[in-house]
Amino acid sequence: MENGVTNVCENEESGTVRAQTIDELHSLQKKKSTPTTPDTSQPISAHSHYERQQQQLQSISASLASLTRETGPKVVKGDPASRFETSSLAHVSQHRVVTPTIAVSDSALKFTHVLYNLSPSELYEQAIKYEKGSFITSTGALATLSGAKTGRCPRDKRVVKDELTENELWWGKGSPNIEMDEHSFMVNRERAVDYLNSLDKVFVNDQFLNWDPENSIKVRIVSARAYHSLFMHNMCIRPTPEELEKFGTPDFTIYNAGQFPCNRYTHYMTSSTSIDLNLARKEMVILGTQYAGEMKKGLFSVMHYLMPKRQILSLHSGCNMGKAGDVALFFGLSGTGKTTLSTDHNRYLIGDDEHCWGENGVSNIEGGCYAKCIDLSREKEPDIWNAIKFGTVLENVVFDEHVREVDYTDKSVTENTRAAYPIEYIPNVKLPCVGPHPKNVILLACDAFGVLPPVSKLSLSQTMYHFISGYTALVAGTEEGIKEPQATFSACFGAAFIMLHPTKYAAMLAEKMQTHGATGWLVNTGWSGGSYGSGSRIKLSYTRKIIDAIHSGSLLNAEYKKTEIFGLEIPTEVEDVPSEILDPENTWSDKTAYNETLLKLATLFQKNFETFTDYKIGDDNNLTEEIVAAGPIF
Ligand SMILES: Nc1ncnc2c1ncn2[C@@H]1O[C@H](COP(=O)(O)OP(=O)(O)O)[C@@H](O)[C@H]1O
Ligand SMILES: C=C(OP(=O)(O)O)C(=O)O
Ligand SMILES: [Ca+2]
Ligand SMILES: [Mn+2]
Repeated sequence: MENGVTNVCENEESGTVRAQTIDELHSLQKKKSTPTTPDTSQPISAHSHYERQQQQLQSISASLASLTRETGPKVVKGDPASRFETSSLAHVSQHRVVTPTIAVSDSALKFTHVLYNLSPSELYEQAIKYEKGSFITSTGALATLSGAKTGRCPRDKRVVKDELTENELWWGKGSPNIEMDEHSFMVNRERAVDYLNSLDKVFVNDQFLNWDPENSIKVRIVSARAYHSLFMHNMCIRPTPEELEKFGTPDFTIYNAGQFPCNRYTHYMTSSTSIDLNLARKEMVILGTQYAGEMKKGLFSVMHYLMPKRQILSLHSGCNMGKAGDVALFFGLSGTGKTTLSTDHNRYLIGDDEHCWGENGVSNIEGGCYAKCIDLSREKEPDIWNAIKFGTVLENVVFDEHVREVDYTDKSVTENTRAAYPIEYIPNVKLPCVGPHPKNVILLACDAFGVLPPVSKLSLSQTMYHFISGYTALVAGTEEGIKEPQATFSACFGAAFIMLHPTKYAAMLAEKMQTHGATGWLVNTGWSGGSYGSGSRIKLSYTRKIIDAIHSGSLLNAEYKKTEIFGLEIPTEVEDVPSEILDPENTWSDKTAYNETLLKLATLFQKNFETFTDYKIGDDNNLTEEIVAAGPIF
């Protein structure tokens, strides 16, 4: 360089590549990675390593086995498009079913290539190469489309009713569990497995759920899209290489054949979409929807069944912890603020959506967050904004075709745009994602009627009343002409995911809140100064101040007054929040309209609660009576 001469080809050693052929050059680029390292507790031997590979492939072959034909598929690891990788990893495995062999079919001659627990980088490459609509955005996130479905399809969710589940689960009016029989499940399972085996390759994720090590569940997700594999990589707990080595047989398996429809000639099918849960077989089948949230929320349903059996309460809530170790839960239906408010720069994030409350405290079920992105702004939600980087899946967003900058205000594809990122993308995450018993239980309602106070302190029976009611009212999208808010009541703030009767979860929550002295709060993150159309949404900065006052304990001892009809205790002052908004009546210019709307909402609450008054909550009849009395009175 000194003489202005560049050092290109200056000497043999640094200037020439150490390869004789192009293939050899390419083989030099990739170094053997750790995920296949042997169990450290045992001496390293090529033989045991090979055996473990075989066991793993056999387990995958068993998962993908057709139950009506000769055997499981011939499973081979690696991308069929990559000659080099396939030949080096060609441990073929076939799962033998003990039933007599029928006849060899073409499907039995074929190989199923498995892309097993790929890294985000590998999944990016797969998505970009093979999945239309996959792009890298300017911040490095993977933008993708979920296809025709951009939200969950609760009406297409089926649960197998057998001798066990018939008595155990909640069926009938209000229940999310729409029945199907074992046979129809098997028809759909076979359809999904056949579809997956017909593909060039499938993705397999082996991961965990629940950060409480004593109650964690091993899950396997078999899917057809890199998008689905990356989504679950982000959302479930990622195993270490050592944990993966010892993974063994999964406790639960999802077959996601979302691009392929179900068959309407199959009994119980009412559309081309079917999400089928079989608790006895520990399997879920997805047909006719590629919306990735079905997998996340499907597994949540499974936890809502398994955990209460162990006296652990499963919660559709966000959760965070203060510097002093004070834990808060944030319950609420979709869009009410669980993710936004649990992601708080001054507190440790435990999780944004699904938790367990057991003997030792709380634990997150997931390993990632799933944030709404519509109108996302760097100023209002900096931590979520910064989490949208390499590795994050961005669903259904619109971006500039050249610079690939995302326009978060654009609803062209859907209003339900989403970002799925590993939880450690939030800087102040609490790892492992567990915490002590909650001190505050915050019920979020986005009240588009604009009559619920921004914050109320609840008695235990009021907490139960509002928990069982599970109210929110949103405006149905942005369609023209929709002026009326749509009231939704969803028991336990997650009726779509619960498996047992709501009162079972409510009784557990009451017992835990009582034992650990937690305080209940109702926070309206919705409208103020009128209903949707005339009023406006409560400023996020005000809601954050209210939440701060709950966390700090200052609101617990504030001065309160009781509201009419709902009988809610509302504070007269909250630091840095204008006092006049604390009583919604003050914010409405038309007092008659306010009273009419309040009465209307109270009537909706009362009507919704009718179905629950026949049930006993806990061992004590008194509690049931108190809960019923904690609703609106007029
Ligand atoms: N006052 C408020 N409190 C909470 N969220 C608000 C408020 N005003 C607007 N929002 C917006 O509402 C949405 C809440 O969604 P999110 O936190 O993802 O809900 P969830 O996790 O419960 O589904 C976010 O887009 C957030 O920016
Ligand atoms: C993924 C979901 O969660 P939430 O909207 O509560 O964040 C959902 O309900 O589909
Ligand atoms: Ca959320
Ligand atoms: Mn949620």
